[in-house]
Amino acid sequence: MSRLPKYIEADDVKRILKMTDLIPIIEKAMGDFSKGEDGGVVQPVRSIIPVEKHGGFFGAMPAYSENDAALATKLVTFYPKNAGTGLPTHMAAIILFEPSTGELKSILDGEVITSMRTAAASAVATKYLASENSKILCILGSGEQARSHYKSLHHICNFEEVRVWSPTLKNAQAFSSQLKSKVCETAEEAVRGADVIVTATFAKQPIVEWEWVKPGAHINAVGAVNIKWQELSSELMQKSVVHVDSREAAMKESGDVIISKAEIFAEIGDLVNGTKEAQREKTTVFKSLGIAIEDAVSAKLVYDKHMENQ
Ligand SMILES: NC(=O)C1=CN([C@@H]2O[C@H](COP(=O)(O)OP(=O)(O)OC[C@H]3O[C@@H](n4cnc5c(N)ncnc54)[C@H](OP(=O)(O)O)[C@@H]3O)[C@@H](O)[C@H]2O)C=CC1
Ligand SMILES: O=C([O-])C1=[NH+]CCC1
Repeated sequence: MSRLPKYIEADDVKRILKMTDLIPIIEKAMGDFSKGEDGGVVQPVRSIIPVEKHGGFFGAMPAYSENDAALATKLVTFYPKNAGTGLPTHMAAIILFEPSTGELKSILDGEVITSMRTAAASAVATKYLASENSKILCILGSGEQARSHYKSLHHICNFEEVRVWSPTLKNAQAFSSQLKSKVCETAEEAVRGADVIVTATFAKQPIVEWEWVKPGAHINAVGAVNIKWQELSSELMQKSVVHVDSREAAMKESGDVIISKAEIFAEIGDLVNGTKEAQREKTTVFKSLGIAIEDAVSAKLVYDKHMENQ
């Protein structure tokens, strides 16, 4: 290699990436992904290997979008045990290439992109699936994803009340002191009566029950990214209309889907493409796992904007 590639660090990604730009780009990418080859997207289910000795996971997530000229791979680690140590639980780098030549263009910090693109994907799901009159947002978890979802979902709904619950009370209080919200003592208290619910936790056992959920509510279930883990009870999954980002990935990675044996109604991209009708009046779940194409198009957006200003 004749020169070092440009490294775009977290602070620059944070400065450049705006939710208002990101949400439509993620919406289009989810739609293209669900068109299969017709959408010009090539993306295998990611490889995740356990780093058993240290309780961590390492994932490789390659993707190519012909329409967006984005060719990239994200390398991501997630170490639940990092919680409380000062290190983030998720760390990532995205390596971006030029699709026409194969040249390495840039390496970007992947933490901010992971946080924001996941919240943008939930915003897209919420746009199609939440009641148009949604007033109460419930967030379970108070970490990185909880914060980014608070921000992204305010682009979709005019919430009058936000509730937060997290197992460590002081973490919920810290969230609430920075982002206007009410701390709840139990998950049940936070969930009952909410119109939109976000689960963004490292729970391995269900933390939300069917009978707590308001009929017609929409749930963005972001955690439990493992075949053995669940955030939502099997009854809740079975009785809701279930959506995913990738059917193939959900059948391989999602405990919420696999353990409950719930039927998957659609990918969010099917709603974007109009090939499945959104059932807004029913209780709906978006079981999000995170797909590589979201990272690739986000990284391309950041890179292009960064280069415009050089
Ligand atoms: N779908 C996707 O695309 C992506 C999904 N994720 C997943 O989202 C989830 C949240 O990630 P992130 O916000 O970055 O992580 P953080 O480490 O920042 O936050 C994790 C949160 O989970 C809570 N928590 C930990 N253990 C439990 C438990 N047993 N029951 C209930 N809550 C628990 C913590 O609560 P407290 O602090 O109060 O102890 C904390 O609020 C993870 O599962 C992660 O893997 C992440 C990236 C992308
Ligand atoms: O899509 C993603 O980057 C991840 N999903 C779960 C952990 C990291």
